Amino acid sequence: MNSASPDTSTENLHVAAFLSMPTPQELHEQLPLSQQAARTIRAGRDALNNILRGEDKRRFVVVGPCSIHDPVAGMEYARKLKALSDEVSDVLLIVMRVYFEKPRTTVGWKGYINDPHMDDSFRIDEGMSLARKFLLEVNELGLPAGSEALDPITPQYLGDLVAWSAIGARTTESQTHREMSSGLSTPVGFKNATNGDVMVAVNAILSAARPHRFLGISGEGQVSIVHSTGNPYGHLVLRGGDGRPNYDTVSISLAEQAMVKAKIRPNIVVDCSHANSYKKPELQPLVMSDVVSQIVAGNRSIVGVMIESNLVAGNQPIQADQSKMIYGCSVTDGCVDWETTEAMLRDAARRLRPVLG
Ligand SMILES: O=C[C@H](O)[C@H](O)COP(=O)(O)O
Ligand SMILES: C=C(OP(=O)(O)O)C(=O)O
Repeated sequence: MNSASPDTSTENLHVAAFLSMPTPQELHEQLPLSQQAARTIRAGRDALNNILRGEDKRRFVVVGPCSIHDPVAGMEYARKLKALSDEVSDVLLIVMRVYFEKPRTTVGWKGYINDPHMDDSFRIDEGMSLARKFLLEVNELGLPAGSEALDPITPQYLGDLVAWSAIGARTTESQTHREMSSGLSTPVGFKNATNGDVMVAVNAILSAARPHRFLGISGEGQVSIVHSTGNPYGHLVLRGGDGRPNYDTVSISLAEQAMVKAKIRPNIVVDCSHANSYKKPELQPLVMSDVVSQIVAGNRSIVGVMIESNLVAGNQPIQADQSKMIYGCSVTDGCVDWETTEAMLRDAARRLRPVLG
């Protein structure tokens, strides 16, 4: 093959380097799926699928930090959540929100995989390994995990440890993410777009339910033509948009109608955070309470809720001297604190018991 001299080259003009990553298989060998974790993941996925099929009357709650940045605080949170999960498991299936990949509106810290040390060293190789270790530990506690699937290569590294996946508001319309979702082993919640458009998520559910052929990598790290079989467990996540919430009864009813018209089972999750609470974490309990009232009043399409929650309320900037940062406090969107989370979940369980029990 003729190769052009550097001054006539037409490719990679804006790429400075290609650094090697371990293959997914190598990382699986270093941090193998334990039997205990596998039990949690299978039980979590089965329970979620039963809820989505209407065979389990409980509702599911994806609750946890906006993003994981400190595994010690993250595991302290996970242990507290596991104890609370056992308390409410008769009516609520608790899935810990374990988000490692952050889609940014412009730029910003892109999460624990991309930059685990939060210092622009971008050790994606270490981040992927640390993320896998964290997911293993959460699952070994008996707590299933939910995560946003953002980078289409990541699921080959971590997908075996995830029970619920989200496609975010910024990527629901992307064909790449719909193709990836068609092959994921988890149920997938598609968020409405940041401008509030729900149809892009309805179209994503339809697309992901179909088989696709697309480019991906195998466990061995070989670029491959992936043959997916289609994901029957796509559902809608309403997160508000364009400065307006969309968890009210009218918005829920319109979303249900759009799904029924598209011949999709109207399974809806309400994200209490993001535009549904104007990114004011202190409003999340109001959203949750309203959603519980709708279920108590007979709504059958709301199958779950999402809460952004951490040990400590609010959020904080990332500082060069990380010893000055607040332990257990978000570095991305603001969260409700642990005490508020307990109150939200206990109140929801108390009100749902008479109707779901
Ligand atoms: O959930 C997290 C954020 O809302 C999302 O990553 C966008 O964040 P940004 O608008 O601060 O970039
Ligand atoms: C980025 C997130 O949400 P959205 O896609 O709804 O903005 C998130 O849940 O972390």
